[in-house]
Amino acid sequence: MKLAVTAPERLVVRTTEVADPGDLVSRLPHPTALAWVRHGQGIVGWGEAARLALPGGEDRFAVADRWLRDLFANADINDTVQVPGSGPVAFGSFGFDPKSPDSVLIVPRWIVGRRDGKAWLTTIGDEPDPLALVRPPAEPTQLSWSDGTLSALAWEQAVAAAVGRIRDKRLGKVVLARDLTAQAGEPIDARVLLRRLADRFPGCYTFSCAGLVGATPELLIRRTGERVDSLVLAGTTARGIDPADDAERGARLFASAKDREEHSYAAEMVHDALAPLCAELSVPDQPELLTLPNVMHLASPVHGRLGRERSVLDVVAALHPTPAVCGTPTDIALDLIRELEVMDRGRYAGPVGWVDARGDGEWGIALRCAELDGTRARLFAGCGIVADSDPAAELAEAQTKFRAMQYALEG
Ligand SMILES: C=C(O[C@@H]1C=C(C(=O)O)C=C[C@H]1O)C(=O)O
Repeated sequence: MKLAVTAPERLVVRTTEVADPGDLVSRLPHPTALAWVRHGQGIVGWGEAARLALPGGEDRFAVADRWLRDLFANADINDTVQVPGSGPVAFGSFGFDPKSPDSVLIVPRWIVGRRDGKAWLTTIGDEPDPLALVRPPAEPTQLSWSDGTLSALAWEQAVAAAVGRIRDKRLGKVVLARDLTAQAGEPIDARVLLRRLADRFPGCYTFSCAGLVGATPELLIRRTGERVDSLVLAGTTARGIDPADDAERGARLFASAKDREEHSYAAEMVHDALAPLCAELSVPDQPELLTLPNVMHLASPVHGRLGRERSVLDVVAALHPTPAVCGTPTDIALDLIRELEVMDRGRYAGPVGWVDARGDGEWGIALRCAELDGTRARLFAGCGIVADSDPAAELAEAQTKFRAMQYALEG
């Protein structure tokens, strides 16, 4: 595997407690923002002390984990805060498909964090913070939208083809996604999107890493010492127009055999992937409802205790890709995704998050997100397909999921 690495020096890392920094997103000085924020807590970073670009591969998580362990083991670290996320941290996002060449880890030079009433600043190296580079965020202007790889009609046909394969018993579930393109007049500033997403979806993980920006409700894995937590999502309905409609939709989702089937594939696989790694593990017998501003999901909160020391990236490797974003069986679903979506998902639906020198970290599944490239944004949304799926309903569900990022871009 050919790696592209920038880590010019031995990292000299200093973390000190600071007065409450206020809103974390507002601390980001320029558009190349790194962020992981939920309910005002989390970490934001800027500058680059080290970067690892991976060309893909089944072993991309293990390679990243090893590189980072070496980098942090050789670092000179003085961390007086000692909480998950203090000290040196790598933000990362991985390609969904092992064939995708897009995975990246970035260790920022400056990090501001907040957790449980404590706030801290981490600096790497003694370069002065380039205050001269502070750029006020500018909203996207002159937005125009176009279909991505497949038109709405072609995507519905792909869903119908998937339903056919499922009814032929070739697989149980597949998640199919599509993309949409937004073109702006000026380069898109990630911070504006982060601001809008964090305000509108405070319960989601608002993230930004090397141009991938979004607010995901799905926690792939959080590792805090020996404790691990995950939130499995699958099964979706749009929010209602009033509380009565909302309650009715929620009840219908909860009772829907199709959505319960979609959900159980994902919850069972997460259980099976974590069980060998955990001394204790709890997965609820039935899901609960998670209500977001635009959609409701069936959700299974999973908790466990690791049987032996493992970094969060090690656990990510065991979990990705779950049937929440791929399908069952995994390899057949992955092949069908390649065949029917006819696009590279890039880092959409891959793990996104952060890991620190203790191996603690939080990784979500990169959903409700866009890949920014200068003046363009590529948005993604997908839906779990099972034997009873209806292509038109799935298209409507994907449109609803796109709305989070459309709002982030349009305001
Ligand atoms: C694939 C996406 O979401 C996933 C698919 C869901 C579903 O099919 O019901 C629900 C939550 C996510 O696990 C997406 O948002 O793009």
